[in-house]
Amino acid sequence: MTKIIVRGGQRLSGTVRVSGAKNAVLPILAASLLATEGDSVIHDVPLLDDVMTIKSVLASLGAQLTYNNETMRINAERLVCCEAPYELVRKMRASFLIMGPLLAREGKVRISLPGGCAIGTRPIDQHLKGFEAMGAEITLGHGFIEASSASRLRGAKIYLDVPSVGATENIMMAAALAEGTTLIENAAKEPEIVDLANYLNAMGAKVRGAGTGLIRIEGVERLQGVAHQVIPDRVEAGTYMVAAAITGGDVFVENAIADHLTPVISKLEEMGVQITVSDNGIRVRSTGELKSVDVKTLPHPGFPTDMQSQMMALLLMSEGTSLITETVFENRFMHVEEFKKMNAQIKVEGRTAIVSGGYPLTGAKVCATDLRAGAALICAALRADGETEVAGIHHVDRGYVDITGKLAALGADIRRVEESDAVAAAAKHAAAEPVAVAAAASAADTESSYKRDKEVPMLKVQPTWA
Ligand SMILES: CC(=O)N[C@H]1[C@@H](OP(=O)(O)OP(=O)(O)OC[C@H]2O[C@@H](n3ccc(=O)[nH]c3=O)[C@H](O)[C@@H]2O)O[C@H](CO)[C@@H](O)[C@@H]1O
Ligand SMILES: C=C(OP(=O)(O)O)C(=O)O
Repeated sequence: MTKIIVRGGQRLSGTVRVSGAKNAVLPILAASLLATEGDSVIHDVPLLDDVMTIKSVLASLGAQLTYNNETMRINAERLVCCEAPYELVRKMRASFLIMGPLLAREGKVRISLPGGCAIGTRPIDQHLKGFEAMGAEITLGHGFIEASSASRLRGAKIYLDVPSVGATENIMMAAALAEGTTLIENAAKEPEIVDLANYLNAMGAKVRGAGTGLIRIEGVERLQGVAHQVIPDRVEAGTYMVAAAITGGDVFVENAIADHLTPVISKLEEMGVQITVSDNGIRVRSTGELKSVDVKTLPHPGFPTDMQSQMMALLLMSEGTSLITETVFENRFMHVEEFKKMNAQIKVEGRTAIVSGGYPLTGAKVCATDLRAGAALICAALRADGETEVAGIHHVDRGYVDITGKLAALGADIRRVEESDAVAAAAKHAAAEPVAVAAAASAADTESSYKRDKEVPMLKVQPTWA
């Protein structure tokens, strides 16, 4: 099993460069399926496991792809099938984002319910509600979804019950090729939505209002391949800001966009961390003496759930008691039990964690329960007394480019230990099971709640296309 081993106590200093955003590049790569003419050339594509997974998904559909020097070139002129392989889709949530493009372009799609971090049930009802409003027929069963539309999708007014990032993106991509105008009300406002809209517009789409709660998409007949540069990863940037603050360091987080990080910057400043914003990044300085603050996660522009666990690591080092309330995902406190192994004093009551700061952290053997939990444990380990071994690194590899190398370059005592392939393969298989179980639970939940409302027939055993 691959592990990251950290010996705490080093003050971080220097410059760290933020890579392209995972949560922006994944929908953008899915959207490249909409280009029926020409190559799409995407720059600043981070070398992440999730990127490799979606690359394999696109290749399985018939797209031609090359990846060199963080540039992905995609030609999707000729697709050979509309079914995404279960083994790939179950690995990550964002693979579900091929549904909108395929449905809009080919009029049909078959896809299994998605995997991803097991941080809640993560239903997909809002995606399906949107596609149905646009004229798609949807059947669900045995963990798969089939959707088809005999004619071109048509524009519709769609109110999202929750401002879902994925549903906004999926519907936006489908609407780009639909007939007429689509309105997405209560749309998600995350920077990644704006990046996707910019990409779609460069391809020839007509998307207005991205970044607000009301997005208007006028469908066009065709889209073409274009070049696009992905925005920097605000969660990776935030993670390095926390790493700098927790070690009492002085770090320039190059490429970070302050406008995307307003809630994180505000909370760090409330804690006494000095933040200086410049054109090409954010400087973070800290004495290591930190005040407690309360944090509540919310959809953008609220405090991002993807920074909640890293913030918890930092608050463990503050003076006093902080309340962290997680409102976006119902099961995103799994890192608490791991922090406790490091002498953290945390009590969870429902959706709120009561974090008692000021107790010194001690090195321990811990396990990343999801992507951001892994990053948070590494942050905590940077300040802990002695050595911490973080297992479950396959989660971290989904979303951080060379976290070990980047932290080591800032002065951290950190190393990655790979075990033999055979051992790693066995451990990875075992570690994947909880995600598969969670995905199955999510599938069951989605299926039953959707059927209750809609009485949809079960999936035919044979797909209707090859
Ligand atoms: C690849 C990607 O971009 N992942 C991000 C995306 O995930 P993702 O797009 O999956 O997150 P959503 O915004 O869809 O989920 C937010 C909330 O809405 C609920 N929901 C969502 C869809 C739906 O059809 N029905 C429903 O009830 C979810 O269970 C959750 O409670 O946004 C999350 C919230 O900022 C981030 O944590 C993830 O890192
Ligand atoms: C939850 C996350 O990712 P995903 O939606 O891909 O599971 C994340 O990036 O923190």
